[in-house]
Amino acid sequence: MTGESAVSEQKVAEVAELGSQSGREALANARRVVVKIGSALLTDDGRGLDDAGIGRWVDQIAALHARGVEVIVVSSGAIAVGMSRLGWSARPSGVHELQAAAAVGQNGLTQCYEEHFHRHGLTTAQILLTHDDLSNRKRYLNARSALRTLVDLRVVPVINENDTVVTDEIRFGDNDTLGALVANLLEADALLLLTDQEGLYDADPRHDPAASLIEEAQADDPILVKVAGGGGVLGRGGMATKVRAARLAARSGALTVIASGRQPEVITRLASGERFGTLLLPEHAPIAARKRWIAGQLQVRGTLTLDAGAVNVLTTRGSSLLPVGVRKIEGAFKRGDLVQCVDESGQRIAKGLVNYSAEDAGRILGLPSHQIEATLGYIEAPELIHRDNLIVL
Ligand SMILES: Nc1ncnc2c1ncn2[C@@H]1O[C@H](COP(=O)(O)OP(=O)(O)O)[C@@H](O)[C@H]1O
Ligand SMILES: N[C@@H](CCC(=O)OP(=O)(O)O)C(=O)O
Repeated sequence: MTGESAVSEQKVAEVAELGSQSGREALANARRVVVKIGSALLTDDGRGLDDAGIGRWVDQIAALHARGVEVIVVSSGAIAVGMSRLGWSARPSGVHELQAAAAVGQNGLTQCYEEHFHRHGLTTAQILLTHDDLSNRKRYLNARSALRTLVDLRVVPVINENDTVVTDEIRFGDNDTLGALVANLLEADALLLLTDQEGLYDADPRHDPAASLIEEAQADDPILVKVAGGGGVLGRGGMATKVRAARLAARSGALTVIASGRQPEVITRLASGERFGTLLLPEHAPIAARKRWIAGQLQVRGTLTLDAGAVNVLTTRGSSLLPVGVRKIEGAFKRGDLVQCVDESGQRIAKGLVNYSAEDAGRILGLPSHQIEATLGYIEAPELIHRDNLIVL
């Protein structure tokens, strides 16, 4: 088990080891894997729940499990299954109807996974998360402990977004992001995104029959964002969120594979190093768990506009952000909230946890740190954001 603020030494050693292997070999040696199964696939493109498909994926996961690999499932499909159970042919637009469909459908999903894993003598656990659960540090640590305990107990967690209670403010919105955050949370070695396409193409194959498959790339290659489009009718995020998920997963050193769940023995073959689908590789060693948590947060409470000097020291030296380098403050944030830092043209530079409320930050902006106490009557810290709580984007 790792400490709370840093990636475990063991994980760093594993990632160093991974760097010396090909990505496919590293996949074959993965000890902890998050398998995300998308709506487009699970619901057989809208024809109810693909029970036989789930049965086959579960068989493969059980075989990995028997080899000692820890597998965590992130499964979409609640809304689509709910729609089918309620006899609705079109996805409703109203929030409450979507929530109702998710509540009905999640039952069906859970039951289906439970039955199939039961055939292999494996116990499952249903975990429904909202973005809020992972953005509040205390709840994040709590979720991590619960998941680690389940994995240690050799239970297979089956995770989905808690669609019945989410509102737009606390929504992941797509399960690719959820899968990546779970991979971060558990320091998984690999994230397998199973979908209805063979992988990431250089254009959306639904619209461009000449599109060709990208077999391997660095997760943070900017070209990927350009080629990845939105999703189909059932899926939410399309390839755009899969690419973003791969970048998030890479922050904790996890490899991502995007592959078709309809390939025979897809999980078994990927986990034995076979080459198919799109492999997206982490470029860097994992970053500290706290920074990773910051990187995974989507909701910022405010914006600090930095001058050119501050942008320079943050991006080239990894320095803390001092009030003297801040030009403008927007938003109503409190001490400890997540804020974003932008340059004077509005370009996003960094995100971090701020040491002062918006009101107090506004009073010290542009000042050297030795004037903080005289200005506010107290000093919390000489930095507006300490470098340990700051992540450059
Ligand atoms: N460059 C691309 N390569 C492959 N698929 C793409 C690309 N851009 C957009 N897509 C779309 O992404 C869809 C898969 O995403 P999505 O529908 O969200 O599925 P899932 O539910 O599995 O997450 C594909 O059906 C395809 O139409
Ligand atoms: N949580 C939602 C799924 C969200 C979703 O469709 O995500 P994805 O499969 O990534 O496109 C559900 O269970 O219906």
